[in-house]
Formats: sequence, C-alpha cells, structure tokens
Amino acid sequence: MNHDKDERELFERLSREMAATGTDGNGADVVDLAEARRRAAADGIDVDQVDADDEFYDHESVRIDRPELGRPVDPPDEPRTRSAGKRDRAPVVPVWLNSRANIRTSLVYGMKEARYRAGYHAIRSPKYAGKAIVYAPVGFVRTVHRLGSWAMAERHNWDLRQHAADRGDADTWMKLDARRQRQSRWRWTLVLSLGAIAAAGTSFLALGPVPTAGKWAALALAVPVLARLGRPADKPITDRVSAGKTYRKLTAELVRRALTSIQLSGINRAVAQDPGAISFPTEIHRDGPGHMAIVDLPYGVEASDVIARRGRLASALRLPLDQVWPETAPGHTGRLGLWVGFEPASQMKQPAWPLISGGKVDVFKPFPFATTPRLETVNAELMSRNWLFGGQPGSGKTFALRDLVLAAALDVRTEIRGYELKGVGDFGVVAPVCAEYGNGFDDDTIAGCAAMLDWLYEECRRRSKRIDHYAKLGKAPENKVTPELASLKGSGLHPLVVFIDEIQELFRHPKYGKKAGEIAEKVIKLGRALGVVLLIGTQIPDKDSLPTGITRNVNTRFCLSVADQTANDMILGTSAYKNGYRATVFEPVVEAGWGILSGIGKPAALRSYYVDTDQAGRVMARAIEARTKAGVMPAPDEQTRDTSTGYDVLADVATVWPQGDEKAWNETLIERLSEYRADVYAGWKPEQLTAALAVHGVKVGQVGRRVDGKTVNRRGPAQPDILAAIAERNGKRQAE
Ligand SMILES: Nc1ncnc2c1ncn2[C@@H]1O[C@H](COP(=O)(O)OP(=O)(O)OP(=O)(O)O)[C@@H](O)[C@H]1O
Repeated sequence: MNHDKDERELFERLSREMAATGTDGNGADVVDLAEARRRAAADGIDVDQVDADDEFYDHESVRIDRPELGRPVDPPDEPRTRSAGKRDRAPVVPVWLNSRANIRTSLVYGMKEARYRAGYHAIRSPKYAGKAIVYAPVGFVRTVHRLGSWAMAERHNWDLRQHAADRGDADTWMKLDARRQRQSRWRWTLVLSLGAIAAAGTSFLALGPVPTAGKWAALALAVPVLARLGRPADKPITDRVSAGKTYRKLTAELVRRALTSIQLSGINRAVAQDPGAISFPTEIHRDGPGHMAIVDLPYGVEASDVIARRGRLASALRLPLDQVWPETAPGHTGRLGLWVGFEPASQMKQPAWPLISGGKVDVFKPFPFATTPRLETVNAELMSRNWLFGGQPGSGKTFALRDLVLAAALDVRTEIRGYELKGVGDFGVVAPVCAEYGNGFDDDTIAGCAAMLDWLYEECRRRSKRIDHYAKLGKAPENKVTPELASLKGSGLHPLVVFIDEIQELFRHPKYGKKAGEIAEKVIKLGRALGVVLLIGTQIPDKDSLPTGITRNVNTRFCLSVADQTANDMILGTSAYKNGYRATVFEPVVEAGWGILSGIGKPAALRSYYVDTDQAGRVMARAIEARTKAGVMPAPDEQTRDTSTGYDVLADVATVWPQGDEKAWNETLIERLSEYRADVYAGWKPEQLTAALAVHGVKVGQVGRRVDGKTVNRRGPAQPDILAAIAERNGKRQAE
C-alpha cells in the first residue's frame, strides 16, 4: 500500500514539474495538442492540410481511412413464418412419449435397467446387511447426541456468550443466556416427548401383541435409516451401480468436445474464434432408448462431413461405434442429429417381425421391413420399385431379401417367381407359392433363370399393351397399374414379384451373362409402371457381376456390410461413401442384417427384421392358406413359365363357343367360361372379357338376339375373329 502511495506522489510531483518546464522527463518537448490546434485555428491554419515540414504537422498520428459501409442490407425483422417456427420449436409431447414404439422402448429400457439394478443389489444384500448392523448403533448414538445438542440450544450461542465474556460485556452475556434458556425449554419439551413416544413405540413393538412380520418390517425400516445416519460420509452402504457402464448421458459439453476432436478444420477454426459456433437449436432430449442432440454446426460445415467421421466421433465420445448414430437433421445442411443409444445397437434386442404372427399385406402399401438403431419400424414398399441387395457373405442380404418375398406372399394377388443361384435353399420355404422357382448354380438352373428374364421382358411388353388398353378406358391414370387394375381378374396386371439371389452367378455366366444383364436392365426400366418388381441380391458388386446399367436404374438399394468404398458406392451410388453413407462400418455375421437403405426416405442405417426359417414357415402357412382359399396356389406340376397367366382366354373362349353361332354375347360366354374354369372366370363382368380379348386384338361389337319376340342388342365377339387371333398368335410363336 505504501508502495502505491509513493508511486502516486512521485507521479504527481513529476506532472507538476513537467507542467512547469514544458518538457517530458527525457528533455523532449511536451505539446498540449488541444492547445496547439486551438492556436492553429486562431491563425487560420487547417492542421489536417499542412505539409510535413510545417510546425503544425502531426508526425505521430496516423489517419485510418474507414471503408464506406453503405446502406444496411439486412431485411427488416418479420414475424416468423409458421413452418419455420414449427421447425425450431421443441415438440409439445416429449419425443420418447410421442409414439407407442417410443413409449415401449423407453419402458423396456427402464425395466431392463431396474432389473439389472435389483439383481446387482440383491447379490450384495448380505454385505449391505452386515454394514447396516455395524453402523445402525452408531447412528442411534449420533442421533441422540444431535437431538440433545439441538435441545440445549448451545450451538452458536455459546460462541457469542464467550465473545461477550471476553469483552467483559455482562449485559449481552445475560441476554444471550436468557435467549438460550427460552429456546432450550420448548426444544427439550419436544425432544423428550418424541423420545417418550419412540420409547413407548419400541417397547410396544418388542413386547406388545405385534405380529413377527410387523416387528421385522419396523426393524427393516429403522436399521437402514440409523445405518445411513451412522455411516462415515465417505463409506456408502450400497455399492455404486454405474461404475463400468458404457452409457454416458449426452451433454452439450460432451457433444462440443466430441465435435472439436474429430479433426474437422472447419469446426476447429470456427470454435477457436467463437466458442459459441456450435449451437443447439433444441434441448438434448430422450429419444427412444437413447438421447438425441440436434446440433447447428459452424457456418459452412455440413452435417455429412461429421457423419463421414462417425468412427472418430465415437472415439471422442469414448463409446462403441454402434452406439453413436449421427444423421442429417431437417432444417439445413449444417444441422446434425446426433443420437447416442443407451447400449450398442448390437446388444439391443430387435422386436420380432410384426407379420410373423399375423397381419395382411397389400403390396401397394408399405409394410414393416427393418428397424432403426432406435428400434423404430421402417416400412418398405414393393410397387413401382426394384430392389438391389448387396453385401459380403454373411452380411444378411438373403434374409433381408426373403423378408420382401414373404411379405409379397401374404398378398394373394401377387404372382411370385424366383431363382436362388447359391443353391443352399434359403428360399425353399417360399417355393410352394412360387409360379416358378429354381435353386442351384448349375448351368441348367442358370439357363432357367435367364429364360425367366426373357419371359419377364415379354411379359412387360404384354403388360404395356394391356395398360395402354386400360388407359384408353380411363382406368389407368398415369399409365400405371393401379390397385383396382391389379385386383381385376383377367386384367393380366396383377403384381408380379421376381427375385434372383446371388445374381452375379447369372451375370458372370459366359453364355447367358451379357444378354441377361441387358434384359434385366430393360425389365427394371419398364417394369416399374407395369406392376413388375425385380428383387436382386449380389455379393460381388463389381462391373462384371452387376452391370452399371442395373445399379443406375434400380431405385431402392440396401447395402449391407461391404469390404470397401468401391463396393459401397457400386450399390449405393457414387459419392455415397463420401457423403457419410458407409456400410463398411458393419461387421459381417456379427452385425448381420445391418445396412444402409437408400431410396425410401433419406438414406439411413437400418437392420432388416430377422425372420428365421421356422418363423418364415409360419408366415408361409398363412400365405398358403389364404392363397388356397383364393384359388391361386400354383399346382406343383404347373410351376413353369407357361402357367403365368393361369389361363388362355382365346383358347378358353374357342372351347366354350356355342355351336352354330357366329357371334355370341359376352354374358353367354362368361356363363360358359365360369362353368369351364370357375377358378378363373367366376364373377367376370362383360367389360372384363372385352378387355381381355382386346389385348389379343379381338374387337367386340353389337350382337342382336330375339328374346321373347323382341330383339335385344348386347356386346360380344365373333367366332372368326377369335379363331383368326389364335392363328395369328400361333404363327408368331412358330416364327420365334
Ligand atoms: N436381420 C438379421 N438379424 C440378425 N441376424 C441376421 C439377420 N439377417 C441375417 N442374419 C444372420 O446372418 C446369417 C447370414 O445371413 P444371410 O445368409 O442372409 O447372409 P448373406 O449375406 O446372404 O450371406 P451369403 O452371401 O453367404 O449367403 C444368417 O444365418 C442369419 O442367422
């Protein structure tokens, strides 16, 4: 303090001296600038315009020219638009409560946790009991002592009285003591009364007519409480459960630290300049069995940059890879959704496929196919889609592909054909409902598969004619198969699902490979609108095994575990790996079924439902029952390509034609057709027959008949036209 005072005095003395002499301590002149400017102004000199030699030139001040900022360009504040506000707001119902699945997963997790804790403590309960017995008497003595001290009201008062005594202040001492006595009186009354009640209660429990269970219950209640009061502060009676658990509650600090540790220079530079460059538009919240942090990354950093560094992110969070799931969040490209599960996904039990035990499928509508890391169901679609499943051996692609075929089998309208070119019989369970099925990698099976593709291409051409016809009738808006057309018997536009697993065996075949690749590409392009769905699975995604024309045109891809970036991008499309969609992170076998699905919503990591062969058998039993009832089960000896339509309308009409008539009403023909093949023609409407014949170029016209003496006109075909159409078709077939 003295030092400061000396300095101040020294400073004041120096200032006084400098003012008196007009120099600084070094002998240089001290110029009072304000005074000099005043003098210059009085002499009519502009100090900003003088030369460097002039006495008024200021050699030390530097003029800094500030750039013109121009007019403000920010738009005025406007009330937020509805959608923007909605996006930024936290949901009214917490996410973990907003759907049945979320509530269930949260409850399941809560129960699992409770069960674990209960087991953990139950095993240690003898140790806890021993500790409690030791500490309970200490707790009792401590409690008595604490109550006694409180009742005496000496705490603080004693110090104050001592202080008064030290100062010889008898008056204050007396007042303090009187106050203590007042307090002490009512406190003793209370403590002694409570003590008496406790003593009476204890004697009653010990000696009175109390059942033994009651005595034990009272003891079980009192002992832990007393033990808790008697244990040393650093020696808890129960062991800590959380030690060693991998889950760490996601906090903003943890997320920030993780994001700045993944070596993204954009993030690190921005955070170095402004620690608030990483922000959170909504609170970190529970979302299913884990926590979700929505993060706004620094300006210019894209969420996909972070997603591509998922491994580093998991390392920074000190968690297993399959517990950390970054994804893009809606809003803008710099918004990241970081979901961290309570447990690694590989340890979470996936619920059973909902279609195992019941439920119908309409292939025009979505049905359950996979689950997210949060165990939410993801639906798949079949119509207007083609699917490519790719992955290394053991990645689970056959099982994933089979899920779709099982679902298709549950819709009785769907015709199923397929080849499994691995030859192990994974699809054997669906064979009974297949109009065509082959299994093996021998030349004959591959030839059969190639022929099926040829047939499929022809079928597409036939279907496009049918669609054209129905479009003219106004029944096929957008020239696409509609659910109504698919259900219309005889339309020939029922859904057709064709699967080929291990298709590389076909594409690499020296004889059939090249042509099959070209045909498959055409089918993929044509089939979408025509109700033809091609599902292919391959384990070697390279140029020869999977022609690029196919990968380019397939609109739904499920990439399971792959070995490298090339395979990843072959299946998911160029740049998928760069954009963070990396199926290389999944381990084959251990993480079988996990993959990245692209084409339905935004690409995301999913696990296809696991349906083992027994469960698949249960699904098929339902499918077979429904198909038998609907009369659409293919007879085992009819499982060839020629049974595809199930009937030949031209031949059938020719067979049932009323003898001697040149023309016949549609109604008459349908009546006879229904008798001839009830499974196909029962319930047909006249316009259905018109449409079915039109596909073959047979026109129907007015046919007059005398009924009860009156002429009745109805529509119907002429026999020569039918016979001509049959002859033309036979001629074409022979030419082929
Ligand atoms: N969704 C899934 N969940 C759990 N396990 C699965 C799942 N899908 C498949 N698996 C398991 O992984 C194993 C391999 O599956 P799958 O036969 O489908 O693999 P793949 O990729 O077709 O292999 P390969 O090319 O050798 O046939 C199966 O035996 C099955 O037990």
